[in-house]
Amino acid sequence: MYIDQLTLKDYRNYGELTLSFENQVNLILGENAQGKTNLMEAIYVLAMARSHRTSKDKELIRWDQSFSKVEGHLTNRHGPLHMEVVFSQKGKKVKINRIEKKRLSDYIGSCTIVMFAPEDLTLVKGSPQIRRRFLDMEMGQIYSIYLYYLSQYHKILKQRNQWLKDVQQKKVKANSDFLEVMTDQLIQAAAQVITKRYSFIEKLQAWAQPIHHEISRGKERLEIKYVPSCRVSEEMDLSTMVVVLKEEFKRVEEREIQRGTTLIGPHRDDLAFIVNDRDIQTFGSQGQQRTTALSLKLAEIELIYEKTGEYPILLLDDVLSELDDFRQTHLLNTIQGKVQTFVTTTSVDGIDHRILDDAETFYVEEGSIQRKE
Ligand SMILES: Nc1ncnc2c1ncn2[C@@H]1O[C@H](COP(=O)(O)OP(=O)(O)OP(=O)(O)O)[C@@H](O)[C@H]1O
Repeated sequence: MYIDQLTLKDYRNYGELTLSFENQVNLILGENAQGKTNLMEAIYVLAMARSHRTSKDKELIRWDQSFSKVEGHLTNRHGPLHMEVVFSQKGKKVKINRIEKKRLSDYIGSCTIVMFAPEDLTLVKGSPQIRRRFLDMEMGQIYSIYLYYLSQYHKILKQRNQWLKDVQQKKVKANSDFLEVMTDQLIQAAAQVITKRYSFIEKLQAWAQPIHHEISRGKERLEIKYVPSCRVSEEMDLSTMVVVLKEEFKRVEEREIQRGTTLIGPHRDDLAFIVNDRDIQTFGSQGQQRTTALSLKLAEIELIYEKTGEYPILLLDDVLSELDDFRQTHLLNTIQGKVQTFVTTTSVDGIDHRILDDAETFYVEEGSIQRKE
């Protein structure tokens, strides 16, 4: 998967910008606050139709402008591809080959992407929400059906939470038939989401484990565990999970009415990273967190290739110089000759010369970009 040309219109601090990329590795150099992350974010937005750092699409529109556009000419294994995302005050529109896609799940996945940014280091120690978002974003790219069930789940969850809150505040009367219908619908979507997460984690772990073992110089063994908010487990097939979820929702029903919210389900589940039998959320060192984050990213690259037959685009935002030589060499071995990579940095100090030698360099200054001749 390659981006051949990227065009931005009123995106963050960019007015109009068109860049073409000829090299496999692209180095984006610039001082702080000039627009390096904005450029990486724009590439991410082109693939995912949302930002990796904000859920508020309007923030992406250049100040004092009414709309913003990110457009890309790409090449995938089937040939050329044109993708486009437009944000306006009314919302966003996405197009593939100039044809509008009404459902985001018909858009996401056409261009696969892996981003490694400083925020990823909080994946291990940060809040469960960060880990759920990681799962949802990564899975959404390779399983469009997952996005479908996830959005169904969130739609029903919102209605159910509203109803529970209204009952709690005595705005409506508790009606167990009504609650049961909503809970049944929620469970159907929840079981799909959870079983798909289990199977994704198994595959992710299969790739991440040997990578982690190597990056830790053979000293560590990584396990990735799904931590559900109720008594479901990996061994359950879909129909068993539906039965168990029904029992579990019955068990918490009274508490849910008291609390006015849905207490169990995929929106409350979590992930745990276990290194040498210890949960590193509590015990992990900085180095272990970094190794884990890098292993996961490299595993994703391989998993995407396995699922789609094509390598994703890799965005390394301000993280490369943070990795030691050994980790950089490992990264280089993964990307070399096959993964189009964008690297941002304020300085080339600490970056492996083999990465720099192959790279085309772009300078960013106050929202304008010059190619190094
Ligand atoms: N919607 C927007 N419209 C115009 N400018 C914006 C908008 N959002 C952010 N900016 C500007 O973009 C700049 C930040 O750019 P960016 O986050 O890409 O920095 P950076 O080059 O990656 O720097 P650092 O190395 O510090 O991360 C800031 O000057 C900010 O004011």
